[in-house]
Amino acid sequence: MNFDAASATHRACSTSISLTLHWSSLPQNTNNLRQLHAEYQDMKLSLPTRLPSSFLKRSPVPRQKMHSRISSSDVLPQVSLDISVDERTAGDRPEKAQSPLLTNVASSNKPKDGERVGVLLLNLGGPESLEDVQPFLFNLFADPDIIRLPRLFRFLQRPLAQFISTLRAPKSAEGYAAIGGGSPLRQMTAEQADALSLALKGKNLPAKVYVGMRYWHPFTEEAISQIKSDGITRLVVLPLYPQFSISTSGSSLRLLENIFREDEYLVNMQHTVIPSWYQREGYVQAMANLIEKEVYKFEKPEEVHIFFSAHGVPVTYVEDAGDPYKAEMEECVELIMNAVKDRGINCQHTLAYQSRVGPVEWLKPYTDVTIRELGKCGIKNLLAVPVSFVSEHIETLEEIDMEYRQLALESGIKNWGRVPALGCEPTFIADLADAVIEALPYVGAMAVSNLEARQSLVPLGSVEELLATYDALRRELPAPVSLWEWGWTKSAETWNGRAAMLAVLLLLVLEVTTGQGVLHQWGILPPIN
Ligand SMILES: C=CC1=C(C)c2cc3[nH]c(cc4nc(cc5[nH]c(cc1n2)c(C)c5CCC(=O)O)C(CCC(=O)O)=C4C)c(C)c3C=C
Ligand SMILES: [Fe+2]
Repeated sequence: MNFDAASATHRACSTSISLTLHWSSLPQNTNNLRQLHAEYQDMKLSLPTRLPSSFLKRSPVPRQKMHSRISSSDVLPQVSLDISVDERTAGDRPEKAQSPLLTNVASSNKPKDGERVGVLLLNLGGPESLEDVQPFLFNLFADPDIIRLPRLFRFLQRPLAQFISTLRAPKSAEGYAAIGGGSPLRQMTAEQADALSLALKGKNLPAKVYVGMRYWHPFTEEAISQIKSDGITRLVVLPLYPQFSISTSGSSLRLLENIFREDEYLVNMQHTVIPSWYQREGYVQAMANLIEKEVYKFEKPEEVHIFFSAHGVPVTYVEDAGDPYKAEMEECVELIMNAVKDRGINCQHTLAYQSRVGPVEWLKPYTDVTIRELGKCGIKNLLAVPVSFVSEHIETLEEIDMEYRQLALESGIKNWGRVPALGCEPTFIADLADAVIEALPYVGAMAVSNLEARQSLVPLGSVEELLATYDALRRELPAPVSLWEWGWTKSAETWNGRAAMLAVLLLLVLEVTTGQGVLHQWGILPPIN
């Protein structure tokens, strides 16, 4: 590494020192970066930790390995490293309760001439009409972060997705029909993007905000081609999931990683990722605002049981693949409840997981089981809080508002309420804008992390380093989908599902090896010559 000390410029201001380093060549190996990091330590300048605490505590990747993966950025072209270094000491915590209105772009972070800042919001996407349901489900099940097949069977990913989506479509379509014939996600996310753009402008940061959906329009690829044609030079990637999961933010980031890797413009575009933000004060306060409002709609607010319902994931994601989702969810609920209690509301609360699909075990306790138990325990007032998503969608409008409400009333609960999704709640949008502004100094910063250092308000990382933390080993995850739904008990259903899955895999193998069968007849698989 030829680090030119003379080119280092120090800009001191009241709160931070910004250090600009220029490399005349790429770091050739990880030791160089470690050496650079050690130099920072010697200078008693602490780099902010760029990963959430849950990654550091629970990552299945040994720290040493994580370091070297993070540091091996030789895929990057020649870079200029721009790192803002906070002058607070390593033990300091960043101030927590900052008024959203106080955050403004520091002059050193303002876009310079010719620079264009973009924000890419990542989301799941949803079918806009009933005809969209099957192709939407196909995209979802074709995602290896939703069904990760053993290496030997990877070629079956798309035929299997076709098969499962075709079988599941009628049931899903019923749900979408019940909420007006399509998902409101596109509309709501577009509104959030507009509101964020306005909030950023109000904080002196002109930035264009893009929406990239994982499984439906506007697809991530569409957003990326717009970003390119707009000539964006600095990009902040912000998944609209408060907590990180392999199946949501992880999947979107993997897609981005692939797109970035293959595109010269994007490889050169500086970017940073905000992987999760459930711990941000603004988000937590915004959730507490909504809960407070709904609690006081009950006749006896003190008797309300606050029931957090999060979207589930299969347990193997957490236990085998190191998904931080469960840990982040539990921490998130604790933070929200602390904020609720600070307002003098001393209600009991429970966290449960909904929307399980298929033959494998999902995170427990399950929402339906828990509602029945709460009913049995004599709870009469229940307030449901959807906590894993910031827009209304099929799981809130159909599953919670219709199915779980009905179940609650049948279980003896007399009064039911539901907290709306955050949508464009002003505290929330202002906080997202702050998250973007706080992320700006790290855009383009090379992946040098002081993993032991204090938490930053916005845990940041590049796409590669984030992905490397959870699945260095790329463990195979069992398919979390059920193909059939016969069976009289949950356990029978589980075993039926597993047997069915095995049978389908065998049929597919036979079909692919012999060249004969339904998929060939439908033209899903090409004929064998
Ligand atoms: C944090 C949120 C979500 C996690 C985690 C998640 C994991 C996950 N989902 C499926 C399967 C399906 N999800 C579906 C819809 C859907 N999922 C989320 C969020 C999370 N999913 C949302 C917001 C939506 C609704 C989008 C909309 O259209 O409004 C569906 C389709 C609907 C249905 O048929 O039930 C499926 C299927 C898996 C397998 C999974 C983890 C592995
Ligand atoms: Fe889902």
